[in-house]
Amino acid sequence: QGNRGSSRGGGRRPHVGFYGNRCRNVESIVRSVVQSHVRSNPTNAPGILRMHFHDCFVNGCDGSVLIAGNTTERTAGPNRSLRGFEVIEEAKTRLEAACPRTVSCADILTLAARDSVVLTGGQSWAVPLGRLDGKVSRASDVNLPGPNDPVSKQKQDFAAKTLNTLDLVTLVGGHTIGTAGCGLVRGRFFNFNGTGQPDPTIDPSFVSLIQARCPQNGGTRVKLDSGSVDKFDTSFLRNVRTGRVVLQSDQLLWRDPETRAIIERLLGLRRPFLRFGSEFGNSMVKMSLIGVKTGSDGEIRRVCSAILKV
Ligand code: HEM
Ligand SMILES: [Ca+2]
Ligand SMILES: [Ca+2]
Repeated sequence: QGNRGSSRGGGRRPHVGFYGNRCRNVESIVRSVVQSHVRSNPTNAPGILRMHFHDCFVNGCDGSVLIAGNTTERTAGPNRSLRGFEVIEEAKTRLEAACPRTVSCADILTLAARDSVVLTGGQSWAVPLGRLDGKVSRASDVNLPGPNDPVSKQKQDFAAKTLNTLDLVTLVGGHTIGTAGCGLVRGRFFNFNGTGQPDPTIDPSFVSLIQARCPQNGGTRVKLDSGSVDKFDTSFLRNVRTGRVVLQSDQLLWRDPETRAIIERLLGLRRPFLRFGSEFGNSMVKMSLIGVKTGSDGEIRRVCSAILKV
């Protein structure tokens, strides 16, 4: 026990209750920090959920996205608009005081993502813990699905991470909270594929709404779910069905027969029905186990923004 390092999880798989007596209050500490930051700034909830996705899809759920530096993942295009780093860091500071060198930043981010969903009204789930923090973070490793990707590419990218098409549709349902930069959506609403016209699959009344929010020479960010940007519900999926979402990758999920059928099942329009609330937790647990490190390829950082010095 002199060296807790040997019991940091070498060879073990993450499981619910991993910290046990070694850090009794890990979940309540993370929850209270996330709660206070989401209350003071609600954009932290979507920010943290997206950060967890961007962590898991690049070198596994190992906190690699949290590392600061000139050439780390954080500097890559899709990560420049991430928010909530200070929330994870504050939880880490509190946990280092309560249980020194015990709780990984990868686990903190995973818990914080679950808490962000619950704080916005989503259904809770039990989070397997015991991930170690990774020791590399390179901008050049960042290769995430993009907002104009066809469904075939989205399916491929998720399959490459052991996630199936139900996981894809369910997890993209996370776009029920948060916003997107106007720069990523304007093209579709003013000049779709060089036609000089908006994408014809968009509901016309929604076209004018977004054109007003993201005019050609202005605007900042738009809601991913125009129905309830702060509420974790099925409103986003209903908006996919009616052609009222801003990202092309999201709208395309209604054109592909397989992903369309899953949306219908999640909305209770097609049997066998699926419940978005519980499916989201199931798929999040799967995503949170991608490429997890539990041996010598990992460590417990002291601060989440820096790899331990050797
Ligand atoms: C095909 C897969 C996906 C694509 C192409 C995609 C794309 C995007 C894009 C382009 C944005 C806007 C970013 C910005 O302008 O700042 C965004 C935001 C967001 N994404 Fe995704 N995403 C995908 C999957 C996911 C998954 C799996 C999750 C989590 C489960 C997720 C959660 C979020 C959240 C919460 C936001 C809002 C962030 C904020 O408000 O700060 N996305 N996504
Ligand atoms: Ca990672
Ligand atoms: Ca919503």
